[in-house]
Amino acid sequence: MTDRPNTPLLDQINTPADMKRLSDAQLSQVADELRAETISAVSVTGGHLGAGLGVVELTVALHAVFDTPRDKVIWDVGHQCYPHKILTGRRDRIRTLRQKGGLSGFTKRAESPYDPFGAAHSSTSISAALGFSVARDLGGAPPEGLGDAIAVIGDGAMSAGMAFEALNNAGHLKRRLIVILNDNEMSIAPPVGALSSYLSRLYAGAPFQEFKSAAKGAVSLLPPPFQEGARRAKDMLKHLTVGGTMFEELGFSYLGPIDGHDMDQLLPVLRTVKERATGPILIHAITRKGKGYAPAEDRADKGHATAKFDVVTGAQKKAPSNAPSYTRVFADALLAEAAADDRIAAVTAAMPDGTGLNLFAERYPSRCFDVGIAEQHGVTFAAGLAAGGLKPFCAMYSTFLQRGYDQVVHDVAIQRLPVRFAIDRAGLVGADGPTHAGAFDIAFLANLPGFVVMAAADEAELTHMVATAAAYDDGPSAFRFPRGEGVGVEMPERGVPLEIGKGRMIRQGKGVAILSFGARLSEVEKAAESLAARGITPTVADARFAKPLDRDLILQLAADHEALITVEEGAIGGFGSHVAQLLADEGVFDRGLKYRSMVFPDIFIDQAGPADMYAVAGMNAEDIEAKVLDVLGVERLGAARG
Ligand SMILES: Cc1ncc(C[n+]2csc(CCOP(=O)(O)OP(=O)(O)O)c2C)c(N)n1
Ligand SMILES: CC(=O)[C@@H](O)[C@H](O)COP(=O)(O)O
Ligand SMILES: [Mg+2]
Repeated sequence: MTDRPNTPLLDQINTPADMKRLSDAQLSQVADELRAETISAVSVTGGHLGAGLGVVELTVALHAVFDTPRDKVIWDVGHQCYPHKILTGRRDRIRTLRQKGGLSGFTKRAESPYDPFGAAHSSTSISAALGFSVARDLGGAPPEGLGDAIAVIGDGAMSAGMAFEALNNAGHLKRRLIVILNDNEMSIAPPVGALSSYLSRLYAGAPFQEFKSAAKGAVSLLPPPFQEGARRAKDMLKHLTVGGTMFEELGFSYLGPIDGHDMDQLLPVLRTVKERATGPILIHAITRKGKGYAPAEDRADKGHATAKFDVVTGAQKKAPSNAPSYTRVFADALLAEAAADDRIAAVTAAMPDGTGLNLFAERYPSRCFDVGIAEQHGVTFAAGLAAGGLKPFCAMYSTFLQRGYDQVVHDVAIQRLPVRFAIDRAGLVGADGPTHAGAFDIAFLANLPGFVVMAAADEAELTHMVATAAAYDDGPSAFRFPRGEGVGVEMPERGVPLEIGKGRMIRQGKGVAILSFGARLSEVEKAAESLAARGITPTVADARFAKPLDRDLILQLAADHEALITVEEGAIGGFGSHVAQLLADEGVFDRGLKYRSMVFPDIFIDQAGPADMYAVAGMNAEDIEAKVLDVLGVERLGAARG
């Protein structure tokens, strides 16, 4: 049981309007209570903790100063939005975060008018806020109109190309737009890159206490008490850097750095900006990820994401695992390949731990590249490595690879460059919900000429696919695997390259054939076991490849069976569509084959446990069993009894 914290002031806040009557001292107290409530809530749900704790004061100050929801606060990524949800009418549901039927772990327009823009992928906030600013100026959302647009973006997210595209456009359009750079010197891992070093230099030489008197130009921006020279205000003025930053060169006013945990700095600065800003302005706030909760602050990832935990000790409550994670299996297999081939290199876009490349970086630091949150660049950089004669493995989550799609097409596929895409988090991922589902990669890769597209049915298969990709040098290749643990199969010593475009037979049966592509195979096998008890013995095969298809296997299955069912963990337009195209081209349907393709339904599936999400998708063992019965025209047991 987790005790709820004592939160007398927070208890009085149902919406941000309730904060308008509070004094600055009371707002500081609200921040303390909000922090305690956030920790308590995440201790029972798990989720993204560190980022939210780092913006508690900022969240309170923004809602106290601005008039949300008329003013639009747009949280970049949205993983730091739990305190915002607590203050914006969702406190009663905050302990349902990321659960089935509960609150999303990110901002979501459908959830609240206080979430003006949904997110979960990074670096979209400035573009969206600029859109709101222009819509406001052009009279959007009558009759009440729109207010200010405020993007809150982290230092990690700021490293992405998209953020710079937005700064570039905003500096040109010169609309009133507020960007708050929430700089905690952390991404998920410590941030890398020249921008990160630049941001550090902006304040490293001049900590808040000892700023040089460079603030003259900002005096007019500050409210009267500041101009009158209150001691604290004077200190702050001395600390403000004005002129000469990269942001100013891009057309923004730059205000900062300020201490993003000090309400006595945040409140006056935000009030002043609200009152006086004309064009685009960037406020540089320095914060600490995990702020105020030692177990988070002390962790290497600053409590970025956590399982449920004990509030007092910080100890996480993780279920024991029975098999290695797919990510770990990938990392080990890649290390084995890299030991034998020094041309193998690896690329991650700010996800070294999530992709397992942290292990590669430890062993082969000179061959491992964390490019920051920069999937587009990461893909083309890998293409360059391949063109230069290396064997790059570009390790990305399926969902984040979406951002680099043109690069996959234009820079990799058209040039037939042998970039190996290691696609983690393929399929439905659970608590992160629809924004993070790896739903589309089969469709968007298998339609590219010359691509080899594989999916691992289990962790041993993954090892073989890593070896296959390492050996295959004739063009681009990809192998996909799900989030979480493998199925516990026996592991080979080392991966053995597979024959390109060849599947494997799992069990020979009759009547109906199920052709699985990827990790649904274990569910297919469960369905086959259950069907066997009723005297139905499906043939089961593992396609291994969506491209090139194993034509011989597929046509043989079609010839030998009354019905063929394909199963894959992906959206419409993927493996099943390619099989259907082959069958159509070969005239197999003309000869009467019954064909079904089990893919994700044409909806975005809300967060829940993976099994529940697959239940919604209709792709668990019982659904596969039902599909077999349906295609064979056999009544279900329950229905027959009824
Ligand atoms: C396009 C994209 N790539 C990768 C991620 C994974 N990701 C989520 S949060 C995060 C780090 C963000 O760092 P920062 O913006 O500094 O926010 P902080 O967590 O430090 O508050 C990353 C890499 C993502 N959400 N979107
Ligand atoms: C917010 C974000 O995009 C990441 O933190 C993501 O939630 C990580 O997912 P995994 O837990 O699957 O690594
Ligand atoms: Mg950060």
